[in-house]
Amino acid sequence: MSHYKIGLEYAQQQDENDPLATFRDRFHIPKDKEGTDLIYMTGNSLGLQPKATKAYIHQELEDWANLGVEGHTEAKNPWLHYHELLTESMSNVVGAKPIEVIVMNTLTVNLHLMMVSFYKPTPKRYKILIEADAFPSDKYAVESQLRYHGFDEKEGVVLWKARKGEELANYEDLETILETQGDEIALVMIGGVNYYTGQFFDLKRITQLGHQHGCVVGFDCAHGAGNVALNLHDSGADFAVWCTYKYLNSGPGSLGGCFIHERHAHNKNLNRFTGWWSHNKETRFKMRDEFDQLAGAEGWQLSNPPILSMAAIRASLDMFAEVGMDKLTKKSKQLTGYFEFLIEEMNNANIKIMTPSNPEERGCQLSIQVKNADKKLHHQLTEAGVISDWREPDVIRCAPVPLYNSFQDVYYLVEKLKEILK
Ligand SMILES: Cc1ncc(COP(=O)(O)O)c(C=O)c1O
Ligand SMILES: Nc1ccccc1C(=O)C[C@H](N)C(=O)O
Repeated sequence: MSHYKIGLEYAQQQDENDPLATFRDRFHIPKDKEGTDLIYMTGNSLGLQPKATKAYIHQELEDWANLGVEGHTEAKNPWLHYHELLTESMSNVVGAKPIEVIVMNTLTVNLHLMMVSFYKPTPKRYKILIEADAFPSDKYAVESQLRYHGFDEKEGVVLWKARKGEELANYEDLETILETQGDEIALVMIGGVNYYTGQFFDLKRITQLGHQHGCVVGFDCAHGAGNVALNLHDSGADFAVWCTYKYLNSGPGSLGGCFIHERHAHNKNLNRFTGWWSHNKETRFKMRDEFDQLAGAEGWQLSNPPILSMAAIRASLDMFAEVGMDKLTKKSKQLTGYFEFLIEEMNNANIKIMTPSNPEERGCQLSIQVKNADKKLHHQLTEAGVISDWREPDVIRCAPVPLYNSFQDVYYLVEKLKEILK
């Protein structure tokens, strides 16, 4: 029996009792023409702006204005070491050790850099396994790596597909693929939380399976970072990459994150593309030294990083440090569980939730399939003040984000959906 209840009063009560409710006020919530808050359900695409972000960026603009180049060492937060201010809180968000984590570049760039180090194809073992509904950028990236190494991308990509008539990938099928083709697969690269179905994969299980068959295992955690407890270190994954503009609320196109497991982070013999920011920090500015590889994930950096973008990430991570992933995921399970309950209460035969019903196998997103619907439904929802996301042919993705979405947001979202489908 579910402990959730229907009706507005219940949603109001849940918001009153929510220990994280006050965080909503610390975000800019987009509004309609009348100034009413929109129901924002697309934190899985672009997270909202923390009100504090402006001050964090302003600090760096001021220091740049007043100090010019001296800001590298004299700014309130000296730019030469700025990225270090992000490492510990980012490590906590993704469940890793600080030595394993670096904020740098953008997501697809980091994925390529990780494949430079970890995709080492041989004539016999060169294939890359991805999930069938991988985000297009990930698919294009692995295909181009295959081509770069002189392999045929059609033959080289192995897809982990859902069974006929099902939407979710099944671990038994992964086992079968690895048992039959494991010795040809160099790399298993899976989206930690699938962007389309919202399925949160068991990273540890996949890593163990891949390793048993001699494959390297990496994850794209774009939809996981700041959304679910990734426990990257314990998963044993070789590497992971993610972005910070979704659940980590750091602004469009902001920098990405990268995890390299401790057992590799000091390995100076791995292939890498390097730049002056991969070089020993102590001697970097002597300029004439022979290259001296910096240890840890920091050693994968190439360039001096964009401070303004890092300032936005710091504003967000300071909030994550204040809340902690435990409290956040606890509320998230409540909120998304409530969302699922209300959808099921609609009792509409045309509606099916694709996302796993087990709270351990999903984050906050629910992907809702609406049979016989088309993009008009999405337009109607938008007209009704709901910002959601439409994926062809018939899926609405909604992600109630525990930091700023309320139980009432979810209540009104479902009320509007009912109204439209009537
Ligand atoms: C799973 C996944 N991979 C890749 C991307 C693309 O990332 P970027 O444009 O930051 O490289 C996204 C989001 O846009 C994503 O969700
Ligand atoms: N970065 C973007 C820029 C423009 C439009 C969308 C995005 C997204 O991030 C989409 C996201 N990956 C998603 O799963 O919807």
